[in-house]
Formats: sequence, structure tokens, C-alpha cells
Amino acid sequence: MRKTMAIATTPLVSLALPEKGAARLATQLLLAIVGTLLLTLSAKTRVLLGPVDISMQTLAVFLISAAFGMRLGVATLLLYMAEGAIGLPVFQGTPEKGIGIAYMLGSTGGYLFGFVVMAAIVGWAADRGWDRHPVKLFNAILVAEIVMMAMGFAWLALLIGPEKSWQFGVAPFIVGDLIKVGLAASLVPAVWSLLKRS
Ligand SMILES: O=C(O)CCCC[C@@H]1SC[C@@H]2NC(=O)N[C@@H]21
Repeated sequence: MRKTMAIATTPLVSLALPEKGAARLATQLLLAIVGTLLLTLSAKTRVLLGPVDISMQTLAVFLISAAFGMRLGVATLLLYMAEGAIGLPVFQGTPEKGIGIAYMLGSTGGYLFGFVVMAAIVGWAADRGWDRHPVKLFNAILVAEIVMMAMGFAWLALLIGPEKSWQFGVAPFIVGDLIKVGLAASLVPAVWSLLKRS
């Protein structure tokens, strides 16, 4: 019965969560920690370009927030930001380009804060069942990506000007990030389809 209700109204993670109490909280904490490890791994899976590199972080944020929903998705991203703020080398260019708050206010700061907003938008959509439908999920992730890129662009533009910000902070990522949007929008509904069949 619980499994049926979860499939009808809640994100993927609810299938693995105890219904209430300390066990639920402990499982959520564990998932958030695992989420930050995945985000770190995705940040280090990168192609060096310049002030901003290609990495798998956007795909990781899409998948985590679509699977976790808004509350746990945003909590995971905030934990990731807190880990970075205290100096752990969890971001793309840490520790070689700096650490902690100083790094977070550097060239990639806008994207980092954008990830939190992105998780809120994708998680919100997953909480409404959009994660079962590739087109609906694609639209939600695309909006989230555009908002995050706008934040990344705006912050970088303050540091190096709008032209260079577009040249180094947006243009090189358009195709790759669109592929990641499509990948996440296909993968999560595919998992739901498999679960419904089993
Ligand atoms: O310092 C960080 O850890 C954040 C890096 C942000 C990289 C941005 S996210 C959007 C765009 N797509 C990529 O693959 N890289 C940039």
C-alpha cells in the first residue's frame, strides 16, 4: 500500500525512506551525505577550460534533486555548500584555485549558488510527479538550468565583464549541458517505468 501511494505522489527517494521517526531522519542524513559525495565526484570529473571548466555537476544536481524532491534535494545542496565553505575540497577548482568562502565568491560562485536554486526547481517538479514524464521533467530541468546559468553569467560578468562572461562562462557549456538535461529527463522517468513494471 505504501509503495503504491509513493508511486502516485512522491519522488523516487520516498520508496527507500522509513515512514517517520529517527530512522527516517537518519536515512535522510545518510542520503544527503552520499549526495554530497556524488557532487564532489562530479565536480572532479572535468575538462579544464579556464575560469570555468566543464564538469558533471549539473547532471549530478539534476539527478539528486529529481530523485530526492525539493526538501532533501535543497538540504543536500546546502550541505555541499557548507562543506565547501568550511574549506573541504568539494568544488571544481578546490584546492588549487583556493578554498572556502573566498573560492565561493570567485569565478564559479554564481553557478554554485545557482545549483541550490536549480535543486529547488527540479525538486519542486519531482514533488508534483513531473519526474514520471520525460517532457514535463525536461521542461522543468531546462528552466532550472537557464536560471542557474543566468546566475553564473551575472556573477562572472561582475568579475570579468559581460562579453568575457558569455565567452568563457556560457557559450562553451550550451551543448554539453543540454545533453545532460536530456539525459536526466530520460533516466529518471525510465527508472519509474521499470519500477511500475516490477
Ligand atoms: O566551482 C564549482 O565547483 C562550480 C563549477 C560550475 C561549472 C559550470 S556549471 C554550468 C556549466 N556546465 C559545466 O559543465 N560547467 C559550467
